[in-house]
Amino acid sequence: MDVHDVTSGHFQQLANQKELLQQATKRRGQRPRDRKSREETYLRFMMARRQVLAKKESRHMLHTSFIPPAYLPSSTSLAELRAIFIRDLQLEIHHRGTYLILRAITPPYRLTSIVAIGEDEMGDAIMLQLYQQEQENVREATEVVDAGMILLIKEPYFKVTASGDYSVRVDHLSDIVHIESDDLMVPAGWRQRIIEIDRTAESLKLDGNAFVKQGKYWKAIKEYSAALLQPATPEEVEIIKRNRSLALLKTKQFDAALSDTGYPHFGSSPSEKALFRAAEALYFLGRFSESCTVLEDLGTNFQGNKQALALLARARNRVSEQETGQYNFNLLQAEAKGLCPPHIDHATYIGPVDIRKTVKKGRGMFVTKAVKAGDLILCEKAFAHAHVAENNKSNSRITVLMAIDTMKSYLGGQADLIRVIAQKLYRNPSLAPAFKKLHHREYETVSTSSVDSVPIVDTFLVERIMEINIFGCPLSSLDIHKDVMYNQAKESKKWDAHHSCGVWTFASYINHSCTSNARRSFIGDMMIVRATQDLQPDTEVTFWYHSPEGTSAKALQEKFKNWDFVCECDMCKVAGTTPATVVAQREEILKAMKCILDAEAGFQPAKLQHLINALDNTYTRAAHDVPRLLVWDPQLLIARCYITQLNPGKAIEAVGKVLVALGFVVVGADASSTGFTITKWGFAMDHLVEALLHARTAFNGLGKTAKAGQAEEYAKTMYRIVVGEDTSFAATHSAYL
Ligand SMILES: C[S@@+](CC[C@H](N)C(=O)[O-])C[C@H]1O[C@@H](n2cnc3c(N)ncnc32)[C@H](O)[C@@H]1O
Repeated sequence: MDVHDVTSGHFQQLANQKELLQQATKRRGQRPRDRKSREETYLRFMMARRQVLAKKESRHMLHTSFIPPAYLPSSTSLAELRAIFIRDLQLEIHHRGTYLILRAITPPYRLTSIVAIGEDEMGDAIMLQLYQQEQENVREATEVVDAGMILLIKEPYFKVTASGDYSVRVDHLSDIVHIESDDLMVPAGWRQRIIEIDRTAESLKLDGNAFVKQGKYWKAIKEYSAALLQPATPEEVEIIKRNRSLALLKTKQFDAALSDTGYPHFGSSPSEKALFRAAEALYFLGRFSESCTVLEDLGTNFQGNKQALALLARARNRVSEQETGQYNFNLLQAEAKGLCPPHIDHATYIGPVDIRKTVKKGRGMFVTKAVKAGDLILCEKAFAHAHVAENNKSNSRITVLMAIDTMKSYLGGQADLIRVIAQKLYRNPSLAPAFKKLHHREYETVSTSSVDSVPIVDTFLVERIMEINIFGCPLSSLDIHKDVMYNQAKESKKWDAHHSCGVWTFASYINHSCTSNARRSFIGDMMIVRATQDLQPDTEVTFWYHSPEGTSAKALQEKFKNWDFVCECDMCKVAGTTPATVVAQREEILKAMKCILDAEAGFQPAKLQHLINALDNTYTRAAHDVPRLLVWDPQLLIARCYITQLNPGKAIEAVGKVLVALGFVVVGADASSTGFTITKWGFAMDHLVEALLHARTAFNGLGKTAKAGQAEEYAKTMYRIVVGEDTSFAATHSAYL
């Protein structure tokens, strides 16, 4: 969403790739005559593999890869597909209605995809590129494809690669089927002839157990699944499934793990392990209250299970967070700091909002009851989050993915996220509806969600949804705030939006407005959305996709092109109609201000104020309708200056002007006995915390302690809005307090 648009940096590469694709498209339908022999294909691959493995030591590997034009995943049952062979494959064609069985003749290597060579029954060989597979630390490439393994590719896509070779490219996880060597689909010549007499359900289960002990969960699942195909008693089946559920949990296949426990029907004498694993699966699927119910049952039947009690306590905390929006924010901050990736274990709270249709912006989020500035609207756990450490980018291979269709490129975390989401949906189809409902323009995917009991995941749908709904995010808005406040920077340099990013499926319904009434902040992978103004029931909630601060109106509208809209808020409308002469006049005034500020002897506040007043006079609409973003910053310098000069009267006047410039309406920002009140909130900014703390100091200087207390309360509210919480307020601002 607000990730950097990196298209321009890779434009040339994208253009080259597009050109290559156009050349390849001219060969569409051809059966290449220069396809290499099995031996040559093998030798060339092994040489390339050696080179890739040798480079592995280099920490900063940049992998560039291209997302081809979108094509649909196979949604046809295997029974309805017919076999095809490598020699029948036509270039740039998706061979609908067919399947290709390949036996790997090489070990794999990894680039952005997992690559290996496969042969078919006719003895021909071809390169196989498998995309969106887990990273090596999660699942070794050799568990996906390795010499001797047999893979069935549904409706194969045969293409010319960037280097001019030929390959079968698989983008959809559901288009690959692993086939056991004794399966009847396997060519007779490859089929395992010797019937292993000891491959009983029991022996396979024991093999599975041994793999679990070694932490080889994918292998264990394979053994347990094979065991379940052998004759076994209902009791044996139950035990094998229960064991498999553990391996499924470890590989984050929570839907399947839950199903293996028998949930919700555990039988007349439920097993302690089955109950516990069901509760764990429910917990990780975010079904916390169901998890509690199962754990309470477990506690009744099996007392003293410490693990179960600990999980119950966690699940109850999650339910409380979900229901009340009360979080231990100190804990959240500490957890996010201590974890890499910062995926913290907390639940989503959805405040008083619902999703409705808007007139011009598709769906939007609306408050259902009155909300005050600073109130929590959402505290949402990321659906998916990809983290690249801010201070150490080498924790991830840097991947650049370029989509030829949309001419968009994804860098680092953004590129990782496509894989992370595709995997999550494939492993846990029950979580797919919330993601698939998100806005994705006109892209039409297949109507079925599973075939042959396998979930269908359309990688291109994932990419289209991500393109619109991804948010770049810092590890902690608190760090950004501290940086802005104590380095007195206008913007934090720590914000490098394409490092970390995520998708938050609920927050994704929030539309943009430059004059927004909510603001998001982050603690690890939790997004916190708070109201920045008092909102009446039925008000649409909006936040910035890009802050209008420090960006020209034209540049801002340019950024919104990524989302296909033109912002029509009052600020944009006014910016669009401001005469060029006025824009030039403002630039002249800003230049004059810079001269004053650059003067070595320090600046004269009165002179600067004179220029600020001139700048103010170039605006025609009232600031509370259309905030004056050029004015607040120099005005804050003046406030700081008067605070240092111990001139509280002038300081509070300057703070009042900062607030007014940002669209606030305030009463009592002076030495009078009228209470200090914000009657309308304006732009929410980190620096307003400082401004309001200066107000507090100034009021104290004037002996107005009640007004000082109110200013501090407002500073705390603004802090809560920009940081997400206010439990760290005193520690952060001890210098001011
Ligand atoms: C993250 S989605 C927001 C939810 C979306 N409106 C929906 O129906 O799912 C972003 C998309 O919402 C629409 N949108 C957001 N802000 C808008 C605005 N200020 N004006 C017009 N359309 C907007 C654009 O279509 C944009 O691509």
